[in-house]
Amino acid sequence: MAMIEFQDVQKYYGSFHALKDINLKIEAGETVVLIGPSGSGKSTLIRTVNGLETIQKGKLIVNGQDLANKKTDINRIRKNVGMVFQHFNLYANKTVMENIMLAPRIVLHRKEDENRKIALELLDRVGLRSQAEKLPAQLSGGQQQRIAIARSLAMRPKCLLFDEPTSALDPEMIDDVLNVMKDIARDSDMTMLVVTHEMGFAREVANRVVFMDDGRILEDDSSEKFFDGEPSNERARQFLGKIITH
Ligand SMILES: Nc1ncnc2c1ncn2[C@@H]1O[C@H](COP(=O)(O)OP(=O)(O)OP(=O)(O)O)[C@@H](O)[C@H]1O
Repeated sequence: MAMIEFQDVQKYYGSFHALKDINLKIEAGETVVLIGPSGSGKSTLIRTVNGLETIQKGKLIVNGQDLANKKTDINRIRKNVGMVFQHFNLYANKTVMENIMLAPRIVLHRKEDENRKIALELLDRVGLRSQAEKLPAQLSGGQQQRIAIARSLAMRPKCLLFDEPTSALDPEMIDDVLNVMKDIARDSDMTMLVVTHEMGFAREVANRVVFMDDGRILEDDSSEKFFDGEPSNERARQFLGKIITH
């Protein structure tokens, strides 16, 4: 079964039609990169997957449950579907360790010793064990984002959503974050849906590239076809040309 499946999904903000006829299937373990111009609906689409935005028509099945069904327990979905935001969203008054340990303690009732052990392993994985007792404000943006990724991983989700995780970072910090994401894409069976303008990342680790414009999906290719073959859609070709030359 697919991890995420959109079937003829429509999303409106009032009378504005933000997602149009979305059909998209993402299998468990796939890494899919979502690209497109500003305002095309990428954030809206990714935020529907964990219920941060509602849909008005169609079906959206995530980990076997339909988000369009009012009876679906959104908290059960969020246990399995983590999200990493552009602006990190760490708890400002909690240490790095507390940020990582909080949700597993409250939501999963993970025992304190095991919770600590897992948090420290994750800090090793993102290269920040020495920062365990710091507060977020004492870290750089790139470090904070790596902590936000570790915090999501601590829930052992099946799926991780990334909404422009590097676009608020200074250029010299981007690679550290992308390397952590590449490591997850390669070394785990996690499903990843990533909104990003980082085409190097897309080319290296994405299984598929999905291009959106004006609320629609115009192209959905393997990353080989997208980068080496060239997309069939004219607007996708133009967009690719622009971001690769800039
Ligand atoms: N809460 C909202 N209310 C009304 N309109 C919204 C809301 N959120 C987004 N929109 C509109 O929906 C469209 C899609 O926005 P969205 O943020 O999904 O685009 P995006 O592709 O992620 O853009 P960007 O790359 O600039 O983040 C835009 O026209 C935006 O103005």
